[in-house]
Amino acid sequence: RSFYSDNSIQKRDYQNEIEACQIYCYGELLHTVQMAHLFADSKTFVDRKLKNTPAETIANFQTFMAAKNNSPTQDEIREFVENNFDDLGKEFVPWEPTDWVEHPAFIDNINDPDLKQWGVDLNAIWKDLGRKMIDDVHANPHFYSIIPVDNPVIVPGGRFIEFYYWDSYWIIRGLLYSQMTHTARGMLENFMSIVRRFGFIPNGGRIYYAQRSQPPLLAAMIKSYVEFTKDTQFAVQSLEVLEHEFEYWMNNHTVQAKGYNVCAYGGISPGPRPESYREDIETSKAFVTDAEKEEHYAELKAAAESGMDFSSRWFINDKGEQTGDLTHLKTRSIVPVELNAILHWNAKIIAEFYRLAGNNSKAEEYENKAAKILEAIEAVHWNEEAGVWLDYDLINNKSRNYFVPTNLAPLWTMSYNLNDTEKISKSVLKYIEKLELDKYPGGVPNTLYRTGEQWDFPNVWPPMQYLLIKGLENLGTQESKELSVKWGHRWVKSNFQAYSETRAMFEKYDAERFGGHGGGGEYDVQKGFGWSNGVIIEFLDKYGRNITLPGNGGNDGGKLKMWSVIGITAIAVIAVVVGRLLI
Ligand SMILES: OC[C@H]1O[C@H](O[C@H]2O[C@H](CO)[C@@H](O)[C@H](O)[C@H]2O)[C@H](O)[C@@H](O)[C@@H]1O
Repeated sequence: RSFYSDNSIQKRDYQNEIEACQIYCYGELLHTVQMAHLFADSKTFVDRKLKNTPAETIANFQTFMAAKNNSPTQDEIREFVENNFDDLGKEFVPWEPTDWVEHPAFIDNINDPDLKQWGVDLNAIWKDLGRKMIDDVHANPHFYSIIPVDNPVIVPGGRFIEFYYWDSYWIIRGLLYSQMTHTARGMLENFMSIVRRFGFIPNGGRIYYAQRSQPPLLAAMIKSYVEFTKDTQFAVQSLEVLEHEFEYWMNNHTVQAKGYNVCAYGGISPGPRPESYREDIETSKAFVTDAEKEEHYAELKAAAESGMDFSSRWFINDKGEQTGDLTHLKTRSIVPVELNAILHWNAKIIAEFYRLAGNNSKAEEYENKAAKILEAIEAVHWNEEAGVWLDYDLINNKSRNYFVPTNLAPLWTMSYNLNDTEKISKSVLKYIEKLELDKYPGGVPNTLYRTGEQWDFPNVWPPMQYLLIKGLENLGTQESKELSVKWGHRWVKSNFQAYSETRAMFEKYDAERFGGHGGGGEYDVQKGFGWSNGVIIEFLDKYGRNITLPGNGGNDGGKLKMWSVIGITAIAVIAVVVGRLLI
């Protein structure tokens, strides 16, 4: 079909051009099936393959609706779905990565025997998370919601059986540490082909995700690949695509704050999220007019584009505060620290790759773009009073002084003036101390508010722990490096505790419980899990020589102390009781 062989960039109206979209992205059929609540998880329906062409399916649907007087029962809709849709997962064949090795070098960097075995187990999970598309997906894409790509991918796991954009950053780094450079390269080439086809990278590998993106980390993925492989040729080859993606963000996500051009998350399609259709209709009931409902859908999609779906981070209530619920989502009116920091990083990487290509004028052009973004980050996000970077509220024209790990994103992307390192280090460490971010046994929570949403307290997310730990390490002062190592060790130990109890890696964890997994939000906690494994593999490589688990001769600070106190108290109580009995 022409869409998939069309190389033009910056396509905007592709949902109407992708034939399968009339089934999977919008329309009466999608509405009828999703509102019938046939599946516990709304994503199940939009991932099922068609048995007939989209046009035939629509014709069947119209005949079906006419026969049922436009009000079929739930059982009749179920029967329609079974007659017209195949099972889940029809687009893939089992695939074991060809470059998988049993004993990658990072395992040799781990001293503790239990952690070493865990490293071996995690490396083996890549084989479960690999997906290769069948040839029919390329020949007949209109039968599927999956976006065809040439090379196999590593998926997050659980309900997420397709690639996800920002997850792939941590997955690809994990693959590189596992010596699976070929698989990593294949995923990068897929993304490059997707930018050529779509003009940007969708949220995930399904056409119903193709009207929003996720935090733009492709440049950082390619930089990671080039650092591992020294393949500077690939860096140079990627420039055209990286420039396109950068321009896409600049042209489609720019807003004005304090007189500066900055970027915010957005979304460009009408209607509820197809994969969470019923849930979005449900929350939209709080609004009266169709226009208000559409605004709400756009806010939900913008939050999904941020990757933090959902969180009080995106709530603005009537008082300009973050308490509320999904009806208070105002994602598009909040300028997010990490998005601008990541775009600054993109501009720096593109400039660096242009230098490698020997194109100094283009390198300077991107250095200037990076400098402009940095200026905006300092003016809009840095908050002297709070001593950290903060999101900016465009409705009330003020900083949002609420904790999110992304408040420290500029440390990760090195988006600050390096001459200010000492000052920033003092200030940021004071902020961490003031908020007592170090007190949580299971890691730093995503926010300090408990709302039941999955990107709120007490959930702890692997990519955010990574951002904090890497950011503090990059900052490079004695104190920041010490805290980075402390949090790095704790993250490894706490994930290991969860793994040893459940034999599973989770997409999110629990700040309040050492070894506890997360929950909340609109779907059950998922296991697998791509970014969790990627982060731990990198940390095992980095810290593995210095971590020994308590049972293997190491000590576990807090826990050991707690057990000593309990032990001594128990002995004292027994002594008193025995003493009394003897008297
Ligand atoms: O179906 C609900 C939402 O699920 C995805 O979001 C969550 O999982 C992604 C994959 O791990 C992750 O990238 C994202 O940060 C998570 O919140 C999906 O990305 C959303 O668009 C979707 O609405």
